[in-house]
Amino acid sequence: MGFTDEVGIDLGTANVLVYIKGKGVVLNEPSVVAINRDTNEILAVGEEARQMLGRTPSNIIAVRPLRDGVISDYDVTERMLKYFIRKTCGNSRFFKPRIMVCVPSGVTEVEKRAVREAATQAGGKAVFLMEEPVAAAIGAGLDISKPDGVMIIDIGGGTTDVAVISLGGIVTSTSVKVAGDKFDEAIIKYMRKEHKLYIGERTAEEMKITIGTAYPREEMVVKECRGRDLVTGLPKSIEITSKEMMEALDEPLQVICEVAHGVLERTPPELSADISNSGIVITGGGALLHGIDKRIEERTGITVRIAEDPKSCVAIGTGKALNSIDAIENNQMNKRRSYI
Ligand SMILES: Nc1ncnc2c1ncn2[C@@H]1O[C@H](COP(=O)(O)OP(=O)(O)OP(=O)(O)O)[C@@H](O)[C@H]1O
Repeated sequence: MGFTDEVGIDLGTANVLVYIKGKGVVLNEPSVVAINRDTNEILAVGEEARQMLGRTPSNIIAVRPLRDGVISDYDVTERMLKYFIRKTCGNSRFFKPRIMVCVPSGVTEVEKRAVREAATQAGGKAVFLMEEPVAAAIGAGLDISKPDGVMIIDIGGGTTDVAVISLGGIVTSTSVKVAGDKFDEAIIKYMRKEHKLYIGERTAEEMKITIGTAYPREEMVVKECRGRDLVTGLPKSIEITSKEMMEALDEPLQVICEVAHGVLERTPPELSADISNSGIVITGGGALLHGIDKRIEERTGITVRIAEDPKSCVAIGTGKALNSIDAIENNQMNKRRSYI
């Protein structure tokens, strides 16, 4: 792959996306790394490593170094980031791109420094970090530069970020560690409790994507779910309905709706009025859960729109933000608000 000068990276807890100016999203891989425990050597990164999750022999571990919206394994995150940057931007000593990285909202100062260092070591000439909701809003095509309030809900793997943005900066926001991963956990818990069936994370995610729902479906769908019978200890498969999935997902969905409601309650009235006119936009992989727009609409009374290509919004917004970085850097107010 050729070299480039502007790169946007969505360093997500579930997926890493790399956006290159003029080319679009060039990489979209799970944030998973497989490591040899004995030698500490990296065996696989991304999709190849994800296939190994829950299926590794004792000397190999497949880890998700960013979990629950924070960097749980600092060293592995650094190595993973470097791997993805080199894979997409080439490995030149002479050419150094400007890199904007969007980090999960829960990361600490120390972790931010680690991300900056990793991106610099991987070849970044200048490395900037960016807040997730701002990137999501830009990527969803919203004009955040005007004095009008826009509301964005980004439902990722580890965190849901709810924010009201105006004049390029966040006015009110909340980040909660309830998103796609918690949906999967809720399905695992439900299957264990209601059907005495023990299922893995990947099966739970598949159930969520295929028959999961946040709002009653017009037509009920059914899917076979395979796991281990907790009573006999043997493999078992049972048919599960979308109605059951809605019951299983109820608790985390309620949390997300309450957080959205809470942000609206804290929003200045002028901006509230803008939002009730323009609606709420949802991004992130979680926005693809069937009926989640209707569920949020029901709780807030505000129209909800799913962004086009919701999984890519943060990466696209991160890359696009680089275009306007010089202008933004001159504007102290925005610099303070949007960049970390
Ligand atoms: N069609 C779908 N229906 C429901 N959930 C989905 C669908 N497709 C993807 N997801 C879920 O979206 C989540 C990943 O979303 P995304 O890639 O936006 O997260 P991320 O940016 O890596 O996470 P974070 O924002 O927390 O750092 C996963 O939990 C995945 O299971």
